[in-house]
Amino acid sequence: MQTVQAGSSQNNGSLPDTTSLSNATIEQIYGELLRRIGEDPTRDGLLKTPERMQKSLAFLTRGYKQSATEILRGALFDVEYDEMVIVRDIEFYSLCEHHMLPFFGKAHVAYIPKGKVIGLSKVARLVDVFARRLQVQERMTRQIADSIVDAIDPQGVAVILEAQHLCMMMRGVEKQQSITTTSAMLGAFRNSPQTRNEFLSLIRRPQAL
Ligand SMILES: Nc1nc2c(ncn2[C@@H]2O[C@H](COP(=O)(O)OP(=O)(O)OP(=O)(O)O)[C@@H](O)[C@H]2O)c(=O)[nH]1
Ligand SMILES: [Zn+2]
Repeated sequence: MQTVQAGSSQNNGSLPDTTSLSNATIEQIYGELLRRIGEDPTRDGLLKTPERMQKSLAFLTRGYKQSATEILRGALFDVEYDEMVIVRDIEFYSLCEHHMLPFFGKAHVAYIPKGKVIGLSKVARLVDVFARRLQVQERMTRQIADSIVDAIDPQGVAVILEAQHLCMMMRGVEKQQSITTTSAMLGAFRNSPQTRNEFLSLIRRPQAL
């Protein structure tokens, strides 16, 4: 079993000698991490940092404990409407699975109903369920689209994500202006260029309100 080298006390955030990684708390692991990067986890400013980091990580990855099905339960409505519904400019914050650094931007989500519509706030919540996990942008895009197909079997779904990746900005290639766009076009949005173009032109319009 892998062990982490010792700090002296469990209270100062470092790992005791005999603690194996699998038994260590996340706070202890963060304490050890601080020590390994050359910090002193016992100094005043860092005393509560392992606990703060643990809470922060739990928040940033809370999507693992949520399910799209649960979120949509009770918020699917029978409505006779068969035109496009678009919720655009939904801001999101996620973590890239390669570096665990943030990527963040906007999601644009559209669907054409076939009998059922989704409570509008739930569209934004769906984005967050998948954003608050370790992700690659492409998979997150597809997961949002698939969850809508599963929930209401619409005539079509379109999802576009536009994001900036801090792993490309503050480290690595250090490009500050690049924006990554990913899309998932299903059903009518895939089969009909006219439908797809209508969606694209509506999300490109300057915000009207
Ligand atoms: N396709 C895709 N790639 C991503 C995403 N987030 C981060 N990456 C990329 O994942 C790749 C990991 O490449 P590696 O060569 O293994 O890692 P690295 O040495 O840190 O690479 P650099 O970032 O180029 O320094 C990088 O090219 C990242 O830009 C994402 O959402 N989608
Ligand atoms: Zn990354």
